[in-house]
Amino acid sequence: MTLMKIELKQVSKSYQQKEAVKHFSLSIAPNDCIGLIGPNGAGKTSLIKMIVGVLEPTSGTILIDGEVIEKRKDTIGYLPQTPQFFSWMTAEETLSFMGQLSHMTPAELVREIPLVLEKVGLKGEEKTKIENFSGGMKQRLGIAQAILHHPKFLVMDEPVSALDPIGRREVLDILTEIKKETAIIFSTHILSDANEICERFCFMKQGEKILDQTVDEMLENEASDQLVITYKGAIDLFLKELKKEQAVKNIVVRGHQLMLTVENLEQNKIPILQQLIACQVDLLSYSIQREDLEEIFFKKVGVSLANNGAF
Ligand SMILES: Nc1ncnc2c1ncn2[C@@H]1O[C@H](COP(=O)(O)OP(=O)(O)OP(=O)(O)O)[C@@H](O)[C@H]1O
Repeated sequence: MTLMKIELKQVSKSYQQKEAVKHFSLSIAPNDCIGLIGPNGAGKTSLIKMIVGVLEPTSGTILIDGEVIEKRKDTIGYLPQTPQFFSWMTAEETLSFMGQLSHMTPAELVREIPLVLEKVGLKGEEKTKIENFSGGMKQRLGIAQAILHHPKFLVMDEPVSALDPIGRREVLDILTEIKKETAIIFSTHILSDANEICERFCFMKQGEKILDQTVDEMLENEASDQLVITYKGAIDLFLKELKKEQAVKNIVVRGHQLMLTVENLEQNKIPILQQLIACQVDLLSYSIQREDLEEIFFKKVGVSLANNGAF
């Protein structure tokens, strides 16, 4: 397979007054599997639509092996956030229709459709009408249409977010296989999903790229130790006091756990724990732990993906 390189150079998108994507640059190598991570409204869908050529950038350029996207659309596979199908068509008819739009020949369709249905776990459903498909089956069919023409680059908008845990597992397993032969970028606001298959993360906030590193680099460069406090009962007073502490750089509340990023932790943990006692927090345990990706995201983007309480 010939290798392909995708370059986004200072790509921006504005809708009337709203600047949804701001000067976004990204270089995607042939073997990359990139998780585009951001909270709701970060600009992920707008960026993805520009990458696949559905939406025109307001400014900036997107090049595939040095050529503009229009000339290379057939090398891209695209799974939109909510793939639309004709409910009266069967799985086979749907793929045939989609394949023709990608200029596949009748012989290619006859050869490839059974293979792709098998790949996404829909063997035996060839003649089933889409109206009888579950959400998970539709998502798998969406992936099937995206990879049917053997794209070199697969772009997916929230491929697993709407699925239940079983459907999510199935789709992640399929993507693990596909990524062996295709560069992938996919958006999600669920970091653990991306972490299963992506080696590289791109964090996005309010249209801007905040961080773009491999997972290993992120854990190496961005993670620091944090103070983890497990408690019972109320902590409102303690939280109020913590917010006044200069050394406390970040606070995340998860259930009955508090994760604190603290400057000079060794030295500053003592006054924090003293404050905790003074505020009569019912302490169950405390420990020092390395931040994980979710916490790095929160620290960098300032928004909790999981809607955990945070200040
Ligand atoms: N067609 C449009 N017209 C006007 N504003 C838009 C349009 N599409 C998106 N926006 C705005 O642009 C911003 C980015 O939206 P976008 O859908 O790209 O973000 P997202 O990260 O994909 O969000 P989500 O995770 O909720 O799907 C949002 O503020 C959104 O309201």
